[in-house]
Amino acid sequence: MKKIIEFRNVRFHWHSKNPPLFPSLNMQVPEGRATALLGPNGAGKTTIMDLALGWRSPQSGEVLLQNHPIMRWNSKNRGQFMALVPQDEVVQFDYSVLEYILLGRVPYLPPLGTPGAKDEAIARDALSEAGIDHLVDRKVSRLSGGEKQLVLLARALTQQPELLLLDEPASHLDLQNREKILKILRTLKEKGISLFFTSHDPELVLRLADHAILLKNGSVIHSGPSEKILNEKNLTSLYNVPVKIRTIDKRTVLIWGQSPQRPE
Ligand SMILES: Nc1ncnc2c1ncn2[C@@H]1O[C@H](COP(=O)(O)OP(=O)(O)OP(=O)(O)O)[C@@H](O)[C@H]1O
Repeated sequence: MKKIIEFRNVRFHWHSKNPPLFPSLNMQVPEGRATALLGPNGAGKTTIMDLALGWRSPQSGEVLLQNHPIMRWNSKNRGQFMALVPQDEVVQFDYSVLEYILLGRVPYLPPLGTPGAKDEAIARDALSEAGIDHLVDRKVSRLSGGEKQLVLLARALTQQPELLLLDEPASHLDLQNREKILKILRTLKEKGISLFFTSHDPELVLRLADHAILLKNGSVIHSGPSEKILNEKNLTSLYNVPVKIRTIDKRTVLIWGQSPQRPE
């Protein structure tokens, strides 16, 4: 298995007086696959994304991108190689959707350079890929949560990354848009782009991931091919709630929580 991201004995704390979030985290994300990172709220999934992007540094240990320490990558190469679809983002200026998406071209521009016709064509293609051409002239600050999530995806596609990180990519999306994002992400995977995503949506995970990493109490408790890892026992212990896996209409679905009591 060729790895695209590796965490080696990563120790990370937010405040030195508190116990570390990760005392010694070891984790590998395979290249060319879709890898899901699962864990309860507060387990540290977003922090792992930040560390993988080189936006935060561990107190000790190493984060490697394609076997090279992330901190040795220059920001331009890193920006061309990997992109993030965040859960949400505060937008500082009154950008139109097109202007905002063009920010994805920054790693390809010379210092103080402005995007040209080719960059705009790439941005418009990304808008179409995300199915949001109609939003092109809208103000980002006035979009709905779901519309903005698709815009963040389009911006990441404009970066033309080899590795796409996604933090809860479907959290604001309705059922139709969930189907759409699933299709887009599968197509990216078929093109050989590595995906690393967090999700609390078991359906999305089961239908997209071929590799899974389960995170709890500061360490990886299970990691491997998703069909092996995503079983009732592991998911029950991950979330501390009974989980059952069933097949309905040839689809694998998760049922969680206690069954309702039958009335006497
Ligand atoms: N900037 C920060 N300063 C201090 N603590 C932080 C900061 N950001 C996150 N934390 C803490 O680090 C822990 C992990 O947070 P993180 O957002 O990585 O979890 P998560 O697994 O992504 O959670 P969720 O599923 O709820 O999105 C949490 O306890 C959180 O409160």
